[in-house]
Amino acid sequence: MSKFIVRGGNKLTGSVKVSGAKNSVLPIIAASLLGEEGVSVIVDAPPLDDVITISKVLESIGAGITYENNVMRVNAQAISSCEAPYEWVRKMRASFLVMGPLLARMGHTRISLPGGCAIGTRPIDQHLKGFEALGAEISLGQGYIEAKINGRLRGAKIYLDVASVGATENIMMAATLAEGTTVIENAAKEPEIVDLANYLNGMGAKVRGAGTGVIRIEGVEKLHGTEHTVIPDRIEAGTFMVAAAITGGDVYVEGAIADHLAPVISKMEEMGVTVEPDENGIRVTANHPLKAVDIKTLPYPGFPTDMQSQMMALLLKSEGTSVVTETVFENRFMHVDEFQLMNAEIKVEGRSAIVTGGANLKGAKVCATDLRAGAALILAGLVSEGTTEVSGVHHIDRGYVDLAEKLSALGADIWRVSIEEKALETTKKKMEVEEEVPLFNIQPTWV
Ligand SMILES: CC(=O)N[C@H]1[C@@H](OP(=O)(O)OP(=O)(O)OC[C@H]2O[C@@H](n3ccc(=O)[nH]c3=O)[C@H](O)[C@@H]2O)O[C@H](CO)[C@@H](O)[C@@H]1O
Ligand SMILES: C=C(OP(=O)(O)O)C(=O)O
Repeated sequence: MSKFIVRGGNKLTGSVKVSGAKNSVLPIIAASLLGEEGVSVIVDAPPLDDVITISKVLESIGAGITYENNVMRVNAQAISSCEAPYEWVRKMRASFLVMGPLLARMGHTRISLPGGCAIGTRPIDQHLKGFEALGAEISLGQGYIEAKINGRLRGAKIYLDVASVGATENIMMAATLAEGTTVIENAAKEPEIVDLANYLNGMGAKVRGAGTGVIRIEGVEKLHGTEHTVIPDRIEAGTFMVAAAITGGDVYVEGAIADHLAPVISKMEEMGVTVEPDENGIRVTANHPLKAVDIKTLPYPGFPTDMQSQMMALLLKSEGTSVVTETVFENRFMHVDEFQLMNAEIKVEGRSAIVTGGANLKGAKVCATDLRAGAALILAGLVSEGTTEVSGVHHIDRGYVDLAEKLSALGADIWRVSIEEKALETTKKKMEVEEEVPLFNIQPTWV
């Protein structure tokens, strides 16, 4: 168990490189199961806990995986099982993304029900509606979902009631091997959908229209391995952009794609942040005070829910009152209680949070209640008086590669300690007081 320790007050400057996108690489690894011939090579696969989890799911199904220097090789030629057990799906909801590929490839699949998670109930009805339309017979029992087909999946027209990212991906993957054409209407338009479609097409699939609301998939007989480079993580990039802005710094976010971040850039510019994209990344500079703005999360190309908590941290340091409205997930304001421990003034009214700017944030012991909440607390810690301790680090490890190291290289006073080290530090500090001899200087664990 670890904690991040942040001492506020430093302006961030320099350049930081964005890793491959978590939300692209997870469906792409799942899609590798469709490769009946050859090996898939996935470049820029970020070393995240979620990536390890999905690899374990694939290995448990019989795929061969190697992972070195951020390059993952998946050999799914001889997969033998069609089951994703509870132990992995419980760890990460995105494990459910193996259902579409397994159904298409094996004609049968049994996956543990993903259940809800901290940010919302997150039903899977749209995934199942899609599989049923493609001809699968679905049954539920003992915490598992089973899907079977007689022969081959059949192309169909599927209208999604909500433009779900996961359902669009799962159905798109299943439909690549269906007989005939599938049309997904009200499809999600996120850049990660386009990345997955490009990967599938590299495997020999025929997917058109990804990135628009209507995706057409013409089924093929067989898919093969391919080589693909994962797009940069727009949420990690956005998090570093906020880190630059909140500290009044000057940071070049290398690899960030401005087009993927349009709503984040617009809101930051409205606040008075200077954002200068070029072909290799985005430079962010800010002079305080910044202006308060209202934010409403929406499916892409709207403002991403995965950037809501980080922007709330920035709004706490702006001048005026902002209203942040979360429309994607019903319970994504858990960071508010933690911000309040840091002296923030925020009131939640239904799906909106009223944020009072100009906060004099103070370091506190806080807990990352989910992945992005954890990032937001670290951002707030960068501009808080004193020291902030962020626990619940396992959430942050799901989606950020070397977050403390990257921030530290930009000049932040942040490091990670294991709880055991922390206990040791406390003991030594106590001894220091008793003996009046400086004994111990805690070091970051990566040194
Ligand atoms: C691994 C991954 O890519 N995760 C992202 C993905 O999650 P995920 O794919 O789970 O998110 P969805 O787009 O499916 O969910 C959006 C909304 O649709 C609802 N819904 C979804 C499916 C369904 O069958 N029925 C239904 O009602 C959900 O409860 C939620 O309220 O998109 C989210 C929304 O941008 C992001 O926050 C997550 O980071
Ligand atoms: C909610 C997120 O991810 P997941 O869908 O994997 O839980 C996220 O990346 O912020």
